[in-house]
Parts: sequence; C-alpha cells; structure tokens
Amino acid sequence: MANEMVIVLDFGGQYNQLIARRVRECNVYCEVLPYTKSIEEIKALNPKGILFTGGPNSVYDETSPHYEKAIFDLGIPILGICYGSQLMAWTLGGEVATAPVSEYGHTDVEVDTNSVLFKGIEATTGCWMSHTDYIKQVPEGFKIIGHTPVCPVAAMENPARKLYATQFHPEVLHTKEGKKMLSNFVMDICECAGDWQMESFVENTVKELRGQIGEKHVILGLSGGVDSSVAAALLSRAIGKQLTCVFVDHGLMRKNEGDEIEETFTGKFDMNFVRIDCKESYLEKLKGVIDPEEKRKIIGTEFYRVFWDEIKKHQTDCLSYFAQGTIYPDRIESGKGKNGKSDTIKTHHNMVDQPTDVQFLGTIEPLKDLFKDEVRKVGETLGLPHELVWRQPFPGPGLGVRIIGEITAPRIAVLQEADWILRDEMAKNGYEKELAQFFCVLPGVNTVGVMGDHRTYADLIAIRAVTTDDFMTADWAKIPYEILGKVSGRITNEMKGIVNRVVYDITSKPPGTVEWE
Ligand SMILES: Nc1ncnc2c1ncn2[C@@H]1O[C@H](COP(=O)(O)OP(=O)(O)OP(=O)(O)O)[C@@H](O)[C@H]1O
Ligand SMILES: O=c1[nH]c(=O)c2[nH+]cn([C@@H]3O[C@H](COP(=O)(O)O)[C@@H](O)[C@H]3O)c2[nH]1
Ligand SMILES: NC(=O)CC[C@H](N)C(=O)O
Ligand SMILES: [Mg+2]
Repeated sequence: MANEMVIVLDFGGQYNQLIARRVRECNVYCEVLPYTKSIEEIKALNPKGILFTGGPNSVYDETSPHYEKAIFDLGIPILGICYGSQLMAWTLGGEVATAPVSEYGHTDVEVDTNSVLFKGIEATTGCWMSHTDYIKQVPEGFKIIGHTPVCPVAAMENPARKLYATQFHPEVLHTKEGKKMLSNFVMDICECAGDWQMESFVENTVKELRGQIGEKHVILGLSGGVDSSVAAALLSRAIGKQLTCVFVDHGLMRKNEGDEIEETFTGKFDMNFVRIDCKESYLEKLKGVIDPEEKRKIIGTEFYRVFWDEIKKHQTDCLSYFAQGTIYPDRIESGKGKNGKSDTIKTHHNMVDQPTDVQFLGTIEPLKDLFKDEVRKVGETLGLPHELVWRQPFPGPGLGVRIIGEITAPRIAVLQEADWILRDEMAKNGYEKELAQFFCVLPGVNTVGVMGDHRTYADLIAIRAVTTDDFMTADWAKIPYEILGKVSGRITNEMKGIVNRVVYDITSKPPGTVEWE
C-alpha cells in the first residue's frame, strides 16, 4: 500500500530539502517537486498536504514563478513559506509589496496560540526571517496570526479552507519551534497518521523489488560504503542469490581499504561478491587529466564499463539489471534532483550519463529518495553491523577528488599514507566518532621547509574535517589543537622528504564544499 504523502512545491528557495526532511521527521513521506508540475499531476499523487517553499523572486513581478489559483480550491491543506506565503496572499487577492524594513536572521514573532499551527507554542517565539517583500494586506477570509514590530503579517490563516502561511522559515533550526509548527501542520491540519516508518519502508521496498526483478539477475555496484551496503542488504533480502555485488577496486581507495572490504563481504555476508582490480586502467584513463569535472566523468563512465564487462562475462543470453546505492542528496547536488534550475555543483560519479553501448535492463536505486540518516535507519532495521552503518561516507571517485591536479600512482601513495596517519591518530585519541567526515587532501603545492639544517622542498598536505548531519551544509570541525599537532608531527616525520607542511581547512559549506574537487 502506498504511503500517505506530503508535497513540497519548489519555487527556488534554499532550504527546500530541509522542509522535506522536517516533514519526514514526522514520519510522513515527503517529496520536493518543481512548481512546473501541473495541477493534474499533483492531484494524481493524492497528497495529504502541500508546502510552498521560499524563493528569490518577488511575486508581483510578472516573470516570477506563479501557480494557478485552482490549487487553493482542491481542499488540500497548504502551508506557504516566505515566498510561498507571499504567493498565496497575492494569488488570492491580497497585497504584496516591498517591505519598509527587511528582516534577516533571528526575529521574535508574536503568534496567536489559538491557531492550530501554533498549538503548544509560546506567544513570543524566536523565528528566522529572510525577506525584503511583505504581505501588506491579507486576502479576504484570512486572519493575521503572527506579527513582528516591523512585519504586520508574519503569519496568516484561513482555517475553513485549510490555508496557512508564514513569512518566516519554520524549516531551519534557528526557528526554535519550527519543527513543532511543521508537525502541527502535517499531523493536525493535514491529518496525517505518520505511516512513514523504516520497518514499512523495508517491507514495501522488498516487495516492490521482487515484483520488478522477477527471475532476472541484478549487478550491484558495491563500494563497501553505507549506501551500497544497505542497498545490497535490501536486494539480498528481496532476491537472494540473483544478486551479484561488484566492487570496483579503482586504486583510489584509502590504504588497505580494498582488502578490508573484500574481507567483510566474503566473511560476514552470504552474498555473491566480486572484486575487480582495475587500478591500471583507471590510471591510464586519468593520465594528464586535471579538471575536476572531467575526472569525475571519466571515473563515473569507467564504473559503467566495468559493470558492463562483468555482466557480459556472466550473462550471454539475457540482460541484467544494474543497481547502485544512490541517495537523495546525490541527485540534488548533481543538479538532477528537481526542476533543473539548480546549479550543478559537482557531478557525483553515479549521476554520470550511461555510455550508449552499455545496455542494462534498467537501473535500480532502492534508496534514491532517502536522506543519509534514513539510509542508516534502514541499515539498522536490516540488522547490518553497527560499524558498517555508521561508517564515514567515502566518495565513489575516492582519492581521485582529493588529489588536486594529475592523479598518478606515487601521488596516490602519498595521500594514502598521510590519510592513514590522520585516521590512526583520530582513532587513538577517541575522536573518530565525533565527526561526520575527515580526511587528507593533496593540493599539489610544494613548499620550502627546513629539516636537520637542510632545506626541503616537498608536498603540502591539507586536513579536512567537518560536522554535519546531512552533508548539504557543514561546518569545519573544531578538532583539539593537541590532536592536530600530533597528526602534523607524525605526517611530517613519518613522511620525511615527501611532506614538509600540514594545513587545516577552516571553511564551512557553503561557501566551500566538503571535498576539494
Ligand atoms: N568502488 C566502487 N565499486 C562499486 N560501486 C561503487 C564504488 N564506489 C561507489 N560505487 C557505487 O556508487 C554509489 C554511490 O557512491 P557513494 O559513495 O555515494 O555511496 P556508498 O559508497 O555506497 O556510501 P557512502 O556514501 O557511505 O560512501 C554506491 O552506492 C555504489 O553503488
Ligand atoms: O559517492 C560520491 N560520489 C561523488 O562523486 C561525491 N562527491 C562528493 N561526495 C560526498 O558527498 C558529501 C558532500 O560532499 P561535497 O560537499 O564535496 O559535495 C561528502 O560526504 C563527499 O565525500 C561524493 N560521494
Ligand atoms: N526567502 C524568501 O522566500 C524571500 C521571498 C521574497 N523574495 C522576499 O524577498 O521577500
Ligand atoms: Mg562511497
């Protein structure tokens, strides 16, 4: 049975995925759709509620994204946020104009606690604002349920039509009671039951996979990372030995990692597992390549070829499905997630177009709608070992996107060694589990140093470490200086003549990204 669903209509805001996350935290399935989705398509999905996102435009501009008025007559509850609130007001005959005073950041809002939207919330509540326009006049039938000293309509409602709007952003953590407000909307106003549970996800997905695959064979790209391991466990539960897991050892893994993965998957699991050594062919393909996007595309395309060659070996008579552990943020950050209006930040290797001569029966991505923390929950539900479920993510292109400039065997070895020292020292100091991700980067810069009265001219190593829960935004990690000092001391001593300087990356995301390429 299909889950009940809430839709986020994307008008170009920055926090749209966050809205979906917050709704899912209420155990309600939620997807972000472009505002170009027709009203018929939306009706067909039978949503229990709709949220309109924020956006950079002004509704009174003719060229801004608008939506047909009829959506407000469907009887489906709607919550407009920021631009979405202005759109609701404007479309229904209210007035929106440039605000006399813009509000950015923290603002105390006086809310009407008699409104269901603000049930259980104190009358003055800290909210997060980011607007230059405002609702000057609410449409007929609407009541103001929130204001600030400079914003007369910080929230409005028409409960009879189940229409609600907030000028502030309830989805961001800085809106103290935002989660409660969204929960009030989803549970009380949309009357959702909260049936999006990991147990039912596993059960439904396994059933769907069985139906889709039938007697056919599936080749899964298994990296030993969280996503593909969870995808492997799901597929294995659905189709058992019809599944073959293919681990591509492209030589860009961390020190000893290839052997460790082989050991785990041949030792702890009863799955068909194949490790393919293609170190040489990857090096050959990447020779002389320095552009980050080009590297990513070569690595991604090569993945397809390896899988395809493997399939051809086993199947001469019929085609197999190809499966991978793609998750929701992979699609979004590659610019393929939503309305095609978002910028391509970097092409994740698994989002590269399939070469035309590669023919799979179809692609299976059972985790494509999940966020990382949800994937981990699925992994736990499936009973995967804790260390596997809570592993740090490791990008498919591996050290390839941490070696700036040309990728060569000696440069890979340098980075592997430095990275191993960092991981070893973090583990020894019990700091490993504190951070979402940490690693070394080889920037390809030589610097001058002095050692034993000799001049050195050797490589620089950068340490990158972040805290985040969804990898969409991240902060640089405040690793204690003592640990950083030990790491730097060990790298420069144990890699004498090779590395003579270590720096720490103190950039958050945005403006940086987690990986350097
Ligand atoms: N070395 C590899 N061999 C085979 N498949 C791979 C390899 N690296 C990545 N993939 C495929 O690409 C997908 C995306 O990679 P990604 O790194 O995002 O996920 P993951 O490695 O499974 O998990 P994690 O994010 O924890 O590293 C994987 O789920 C897997 O299907
Ligand atoms: O499988 C992957 N294939 C890729 O091409 C890729 N690029 C980045 N990452 C990982 O995604 C998270 C966010 O990284 P960025 O801030 O660098 O985009 C971080 O966890 C990165 O390690 C990738 N994972
Ligand atoms: N964050 C937003 O959605 C902003 C909406 C609109 N562009 C404004 O400035 O008011
Ligand atoms: Mg990975």
